[in-house]
Amino acid sequence: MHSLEALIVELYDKQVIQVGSFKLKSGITSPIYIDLRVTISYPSLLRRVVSCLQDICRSLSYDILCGVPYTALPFATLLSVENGIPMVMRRKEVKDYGTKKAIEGVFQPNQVCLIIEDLITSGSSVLETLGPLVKEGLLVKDVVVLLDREQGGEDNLAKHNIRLHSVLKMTDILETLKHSGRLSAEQVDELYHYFRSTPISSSLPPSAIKSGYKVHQLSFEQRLPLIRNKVGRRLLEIVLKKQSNLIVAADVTTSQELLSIADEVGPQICVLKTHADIIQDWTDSVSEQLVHLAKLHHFLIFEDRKFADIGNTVELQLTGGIFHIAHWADIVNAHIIAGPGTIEALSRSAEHCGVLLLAQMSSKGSLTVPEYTQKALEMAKQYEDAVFGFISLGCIGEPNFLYFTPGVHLQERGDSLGQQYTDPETVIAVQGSDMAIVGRGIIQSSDRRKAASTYRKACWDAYLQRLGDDK
Ligand SMILES: O=c1ccn([C@@H]2O[C@H](COP(=O)(O)O)[C@@H](O)[C@H]2O)c(=O)[nH]1
Repeated sequence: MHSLEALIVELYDKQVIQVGSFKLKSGITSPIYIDLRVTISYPSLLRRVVSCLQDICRSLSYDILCGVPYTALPFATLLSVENGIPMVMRRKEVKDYGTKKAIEGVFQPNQVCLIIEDLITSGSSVLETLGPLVKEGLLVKDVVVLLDREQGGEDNLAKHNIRLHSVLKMTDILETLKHSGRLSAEQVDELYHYFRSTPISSSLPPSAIKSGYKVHQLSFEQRLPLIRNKVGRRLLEIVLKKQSNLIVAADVTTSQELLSIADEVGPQICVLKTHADIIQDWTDSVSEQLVHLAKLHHFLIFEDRKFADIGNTVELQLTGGIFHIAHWADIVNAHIIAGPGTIEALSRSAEHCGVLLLAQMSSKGSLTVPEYTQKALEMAKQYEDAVFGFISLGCIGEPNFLYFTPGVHLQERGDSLGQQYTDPETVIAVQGSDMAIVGRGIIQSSDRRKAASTYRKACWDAYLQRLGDDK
């Protein structure tokens, strides 16, 4: 038997390759699953795998190796040790203490880095590793994998000018398992049918790699249990049920208009964002009617009060005055400028309220420099029971927080007072934000229902575009 065929049969016999029904990271069910983590339990098999990778690496020129975490790390380590070529490692989670590095190891900008991966489906895991390497100035031209599932990975890497080299292709595996009698011809036909009918084409657009934002490809289902605040979890339940990550900013000045917007766009949105202090005829009855509409159409209410004072004042602003925000708002937000007292006050007095921190702003000349954004992240971590997300221009942190981006418009690029607009696809698929906040793009439309439906679809499609494959 040819050595690659023998390798495939061994992988099958050692249950690295399994046939059945398996859920992939993308949520898609696959009738075949390949778990190359198992190879670390069989040193001779591991050596064989690495020697096959080595045959390809020999033909390439590079200065440094990087294994995609976690499965490919032992492969890259063995290649590094056997060939005396240094290795770097991408952290899956960047720590908020110590050196806070995304890439561990010693390297120089402009060194050529060869990425080693165990298997590739659409290529999203490789692209997640590519981003931080490129950001550090490393050049990536080639990726070597043991197995190409032939589901779009090669084309998606090519869009980033990266060549894919694979030891095995899914076709080799299916043919060998048939010829060796491990699978029947009918089983193999069914598997071919699956691969023909389930193309996985999702990939991060090249701009996502360069945008500098973290673009998480975990689904909202996967992130739901990571969110500590219960309003944040409730929001994700609504998002998933309505397939809507659209928030409408109802910036109007009369209660009648506010309530009619809530009723018109309610079915399309996950959250209605209010500025109670711009409503000229606010009474408790307005909030009661809003809450009624929120229950009817199944959305949350976010009062965009942007608290920014010392804790004691914030407590009074939240609970008192003529607005009694704490009685009806599900979500409020705060600047971090006054320090943690602001958030402490919100977390104490808003038992049923989730908090968002303003980490970045959409307006021209905003003073939210990277250090400021970082401070917002640090503060959120201290108050994770209350804080479940950020107002930001994209994804700026870990998937246990949600990212809400204002300044979203399908046609305009800005207004005369410094607002800057980005389109939903860029905000969600490229910059990795989760929720798009749309004001005038919808409320100034002559048909708000239709506009809300158009934006809902654009935002949800962008979220689906962002979701990748993997294993
Ligand atoms: O950085 C920020 C923070 C908040 N906003 C608010 O979002 C809406 C945007 O309305 P558009 O009509 O879509 O411009 C508005 O309520 C702002 O107060 C923001 O725009 N930027």
